[in-house]
Formats: sequence, structure tokens, C-alpha cells
Amino acid sequence: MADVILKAEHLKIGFFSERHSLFEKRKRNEVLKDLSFTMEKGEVLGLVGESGCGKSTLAKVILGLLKPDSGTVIVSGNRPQMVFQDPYGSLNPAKKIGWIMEEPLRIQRKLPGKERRQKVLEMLKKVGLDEKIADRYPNQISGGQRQRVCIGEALMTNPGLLVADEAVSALDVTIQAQILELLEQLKEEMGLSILFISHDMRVVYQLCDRVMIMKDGTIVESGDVDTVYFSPQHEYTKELLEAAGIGEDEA
Ligand SMILES: Nc1ncnc2c1ncn2[C@@H]1O[C@H](COP(=O)(O)OP(=O)(O)OP(=O)(O)O)[C@@H](O)[C@H]1O
Repeated sequence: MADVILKAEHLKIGFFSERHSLFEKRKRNEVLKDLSFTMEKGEVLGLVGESGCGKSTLAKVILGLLKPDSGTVIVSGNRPQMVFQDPYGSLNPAKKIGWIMEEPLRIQRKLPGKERRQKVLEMLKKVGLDEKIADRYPNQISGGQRQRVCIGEALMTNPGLLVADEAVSALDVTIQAQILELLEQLKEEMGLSILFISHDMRVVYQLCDRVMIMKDGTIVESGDVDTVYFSPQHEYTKELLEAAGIGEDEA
């Protein structure tokens, strides 16, 4: 059996609703409902589902940013890292790209400055950027370049798992295709595993090996992309495919 990079078992988490008056009882909203899945090393796993179904909450639990009420997540290797939708919002506008990309290594305190800088230059190359970008500020590079920087920054500590939460959604179609190509390449070159969260069924088909369909805090269907897209079993999967204009006649 292939190596498992992530094992999530029986995850449950809920939030209390806001109270609008002193006498109103706070309702508990269950967001992840006994959710279990595994990911293999080097796999790109898509996670799709409508807004509010709990995708980002699951991502935060995997990254250790939220503690589940019950259940466990085991990730092998270095701490997983995340790439977000808005590459501009994730980069400190007051710092140069080189400084930003060095930061995860600075926090680790394992390498001297010169070696950190060298690693940044190597990573810039890996994500398809010119070394000169290290001396620019985030507002001096394009949106696509910024997303490459975010991916590079996330990979500086050599995580086995990258969680990409709507990482290409804000980019225009051409740039989107280039970033998808980069992720594919990093998967091949580094054996990187990617949990790719998206609402875009077409993009998921393009990039992912497997897909999980999420609805109201549970996984209603999962499998390799060809099987799920061309022989969907669950009504909700069929709805999502239809809404994306992916019909059975495309099979
Ligand atoms: N910290 C929190 N406190 C209270 N409710 C929360 C919190 N985080 C998330 N929620 C609620 O949990 C539900 C799931 O949110 P989540 O962000 O995981 O959905 P999502 O599937 O990622 O949606 P989208 O695709 O719009 O990003 C939503 O109803 C949201 O309002």
C-alpha cells in the first residue's frame, strides 16, 4: 500500500451561533460531522462542495489552527502549509519578497542568513520566478507572480502536504492554468501531496487524482476523478456536475 500522508478520523466540530439578545439561546451548528478520510503521499486530492459546507474549517483542523471537538488528524512529515485565495492579502506589503520567503526559515532558527537567502533563491527558481523578484515588494509584481511567491513561501519548510484553499479562484483563466501547471510540476518533482479545495469542478478535474464531494459537513462521495465525474452516485454530485455544465455526454 502507498504511504499515507494524512489520516483524519471521526472529525467533529461545531460552533455556537451569535446571540442577538440576552435571552436568545445560542444554537450549536455542527460543521464537521464525523468526517474521516486518508490521503496518500504524492496525491492531489480535490475537496469540493458549496459555500459553507465546512471546507475551510476542515483545512484549519488539518493545519492545527482549529481543535476538533472529537476525532484525530495525523499528518506525517513536516507541518503542513497552506496557500490561500488572495495572494496579495497573504503577503506583508511592507517587506520585500526575499524577506517574506525567508521568514519561515527565520522562525525555525536552523540556518544562518546566507543559507536562508540561498534557499529563497532556489525556491524562486522552483516556482518559476526570476531571482530579481526577491528585491521587489508585493505590489511590484503581478497577481500570478504573487501566488507563486505564496506557494514558494509555503514550501520553504519542506512540508509533505500543501493545503490550497481556493488558491486559483481569484486569478484569471490564463494565470490560473499556469499556477495549476506549477502545482502539477511540484507534485512530480517534490512528491508533494496537495489537498486542493475549490468550488470549481472543472479545475478540480484538471488537477486532481481523487476528489471528495462535501455537503453539510460530511463527505457524500469520493473516488478517482474519472469515476466520480463520469459515474456519479450521489444526487448532490450529479447536481454539482450539472451546474458546472459537465454532462454525461462528455464522458
Ligand atoms: N470560527 C467560527 N465561528 C462560528 N462559525 C463558524 C466559524 N468558522 C466557520 N463557521 C461556520 O461554519 C460553516 C462552514 O464554514 P467554512 O468556512 O468551513 O465553509 P466553506 O465550505 O469553506 O465555505 P466557502 O466555500 O464559502 O469558503 C459556516 O456556516 C460558517 O459560518
